[in-house]
Amino acid sequence: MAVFTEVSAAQAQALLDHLSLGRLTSLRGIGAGIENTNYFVDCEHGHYVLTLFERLTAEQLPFYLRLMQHLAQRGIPVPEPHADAAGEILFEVAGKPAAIVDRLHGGHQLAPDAFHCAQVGATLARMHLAGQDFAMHQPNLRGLAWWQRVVPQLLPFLDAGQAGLLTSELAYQEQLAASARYADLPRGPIHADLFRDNVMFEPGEGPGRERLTGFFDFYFAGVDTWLFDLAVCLNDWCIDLTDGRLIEERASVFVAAYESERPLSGAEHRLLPALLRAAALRFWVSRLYDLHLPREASLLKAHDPSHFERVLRERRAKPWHALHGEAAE
Ligand SMILES: Nc1ncnc2c1ncn2[C@@H]1O[C@H](COP(=O)(O)OP(=O)(O)O)[C@@H](O)[C@H]1O
Ligand SMILES: N[C@@H](CCOP(=O)(O)O)C(=O)O
Repeated sequence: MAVFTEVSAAQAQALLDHLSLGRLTSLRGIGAGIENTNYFVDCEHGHYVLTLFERLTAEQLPFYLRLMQHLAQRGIPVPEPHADAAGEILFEVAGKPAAIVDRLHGGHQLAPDAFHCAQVGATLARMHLAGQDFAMHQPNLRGLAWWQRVVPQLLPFLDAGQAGLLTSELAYQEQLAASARYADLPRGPIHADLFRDNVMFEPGEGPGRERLTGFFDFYFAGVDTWLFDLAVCLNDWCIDLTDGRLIEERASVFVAAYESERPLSGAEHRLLPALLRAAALRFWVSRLYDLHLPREASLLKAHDPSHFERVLRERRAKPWHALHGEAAE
């Protein structure tokens, strides 16, 4: 149950009054989620999600919330934080930083096919383009600098084969990050965690034809290469979850849909296999970290790290190019 902090109807109503959203008609805690307290809030003026941030501080939150606002105002389907008369979007509820955002319709698609992947791919590219003029800056806090800091702390928990893999992949990524071809990759605000459970679909016209209604959970967002964001998606949306194998047909559809909105450069095509490895490393490291070095009083339920170890081994053994021929290395 992911209601870590109880919110009373009176507390919710006080926020609704401040935002001129009318009378509260329903307040329901949301069971899913592992980081924050979430409630569905229905009121006279609409349907919203109230989030109380259990980990992120009031200093860190403006980047995420303003990014969501920026994207929503440019037509990207993401929950828009609701502002008060002064334009504020971050409030305090039950002693925690809190925001109220639009509720997306529908549910997750945990068994996606090419049709779902095409929608996510195209929307991802549109989101990247819409974020280009976002003025705030925060690096990807789960990027190379973080891997360099935590990998030494993780090595004692691993067997020799795993430690060798982790060390050699980190060295490969350090070399890549220092290269001119990497420096030339286009970048901007990225979601950085756009897994199947962070996208909503609702039933559409015709059987099985669901429509994407939005991306949410932007709380790992940061400025990084757009290609890294694409690689994170391919490693989740386009794989066989049992063995980490990339399903090439689905991945090709995903990339083609992305390119229908923003064609990849030759350099991006060439570096995709390296970034698929980076994206696998990122989640292997974070899952190892959450398992072996949980933060004090952590609310996190650790995910299985061995999944991303398998994904990383697969990407190293079988580099995948969306394009074959001259663009491939
Ligand atoms: N804007 C939203 N619209 C609709 N449902 C949402 C929205 N935000 C969160 N949810 C629901 O709440 C659940 C938990 O949210 P999530 O952001 O994954 O929590 P956590 O940050 O704790 O992991 C999601 O799986 C989803 O069902
Ligand atoms: N997608 C990450 C975990 C991030 O947690 P979230 O529930 O906030 O998306 C992983 O699978 O390791």
